[in-house]
Amino acid sequence: MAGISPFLEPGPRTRPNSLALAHLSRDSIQPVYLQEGSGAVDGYAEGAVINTRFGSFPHSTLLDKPWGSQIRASVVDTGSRGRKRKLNNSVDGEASNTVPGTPTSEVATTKDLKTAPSGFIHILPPTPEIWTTSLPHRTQVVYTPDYSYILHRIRARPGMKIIEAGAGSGSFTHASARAIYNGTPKSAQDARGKVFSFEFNEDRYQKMQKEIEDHRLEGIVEITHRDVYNDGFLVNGESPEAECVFLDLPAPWKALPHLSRRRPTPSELSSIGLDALNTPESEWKCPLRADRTTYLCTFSPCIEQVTKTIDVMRRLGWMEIEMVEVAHRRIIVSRERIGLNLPPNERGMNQTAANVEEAMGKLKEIEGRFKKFHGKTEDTDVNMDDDNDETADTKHVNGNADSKTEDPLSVKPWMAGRLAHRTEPELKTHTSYLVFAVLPQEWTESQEMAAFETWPCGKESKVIGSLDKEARKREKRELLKGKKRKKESDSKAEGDRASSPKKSKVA
Ligand SMILES: C[S@@+](CC[C@H](N)C(=O)[O-])C[C@H]1O[C@@H](n2cnc3c(N)ncnc32)[C@H](O)[C@@H]1O
Repeated sequence: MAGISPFLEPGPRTRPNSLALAHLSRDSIQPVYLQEGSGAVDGYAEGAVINTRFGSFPHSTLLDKPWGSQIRASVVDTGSRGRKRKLNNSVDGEASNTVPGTPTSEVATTKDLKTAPSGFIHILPPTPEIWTTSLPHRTQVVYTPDYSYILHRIRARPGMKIIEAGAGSGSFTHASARAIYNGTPKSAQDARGKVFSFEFNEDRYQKMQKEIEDHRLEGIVEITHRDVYNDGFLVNGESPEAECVFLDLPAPWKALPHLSRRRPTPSELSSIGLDALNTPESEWKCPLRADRTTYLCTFSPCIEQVTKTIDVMRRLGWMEIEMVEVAHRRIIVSRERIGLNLPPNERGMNQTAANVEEAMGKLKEIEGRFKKFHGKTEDTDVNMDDDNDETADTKHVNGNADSKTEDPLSVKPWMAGRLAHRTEPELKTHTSYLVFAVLPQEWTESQEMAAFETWPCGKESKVIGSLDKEARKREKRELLKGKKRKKESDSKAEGDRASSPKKSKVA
């Protein structure tokens, strides 16, 4: 499939042979590769059809639509599918029509399709965020709250090169591909942003490879089938020259020796409890860009993995090590109306007393009714009073919540009630510990010489300022004394000049 990935440049409308996301409900999104019909598909005269709990949607109704469009369900002939196969298999060679009068080779055009009485979906462009919620799960995935923070911290931006291991279900892969995308490379030498992804499980690797092709991400994502603990991160023997690294592996510390600037020695490795590297000394190359600082993140679900990773990071020269846990919560903000006289069973209505007065009024009302019911009245006056009280209180209750707090006529329905917020109870997020670290750029003798030429140290003609406090005080005193002396000599010279003409006058 040629063309630019719909994840990167979706264009204004849906296109054939491209991925689109059918949004059924907030928690249900179905990926669909839109096909242009040229014959009956799977027994449907309408061509390819997606069947959902909201109805059937022939692809022809989804094509060339502005992204975000609402699509009404269509009436499709689901009943004739089995019949069609039967007819196909019939020996007498009778024409096998799925819909009476419609040959299988013909697809019902959008015009012919009848809109179903109910049911609709929205058609959305693929984005890494929606893909994460709809992708086929092959492993535990990195969710949006985590990967957006990770990509920001590892400084992934257009034109960067990222190493990612393992690829798993490709959730992080899609997000990082969008982050580094700065155009599709025209040739192998065309240096653009790229994701170098590694996956060790054969089946997941194959599926990822297929997904990259289907999503037209070739050239932007390169996946390699590799056990990175043993074989490192070189691609076809060459360094990816990466500036950012993300490791979502069960034992990230085992991959760290392959991300060093120089090859760790066997004794260094054994001191950190790792095996000797497979790569021979002569073939060793650093997979990181030499003239840039490398930003790394590891993603681990348990603290034991974190401590082990940090221990190895420290020994291998990683700096600014920091652990973060993203505790993402969605806060739902709504208006809540409180009062005893509010309509029951309505959203946003809380049928409890709004204040003490309302609660007291309600209690009196109940007590009055109670007394009446049991006929315990000794004094009719009291009863009368109670009844009167009740009426008054009921009025009070009825008027209270709305009259005191808000006037139902003047307050807009969406502004009525108290503003309340609560956190969403069910949230898809895989809480893991994120460890960030930085590996400084390589520093060679020639770089040191070049820096020395620009900023020559030790060749200064005089010392500017002093670090020593006493010396600074002395310098200041000298400076003040100098200024004082100059002032004195200036005023003396002034005095001399003033006195000399007087003398001449006298003379
Ligand atoms: C939790 S999943 C990664 C999920 C991925 N980050 C995502 O967002 O979809 C971890 C993956 O690492 C892979 N893996 C484990 N050990 C590996 C190794 N030594 N080399 C390469 N991949 C490895 C596993 O096969 C698995 O697919």
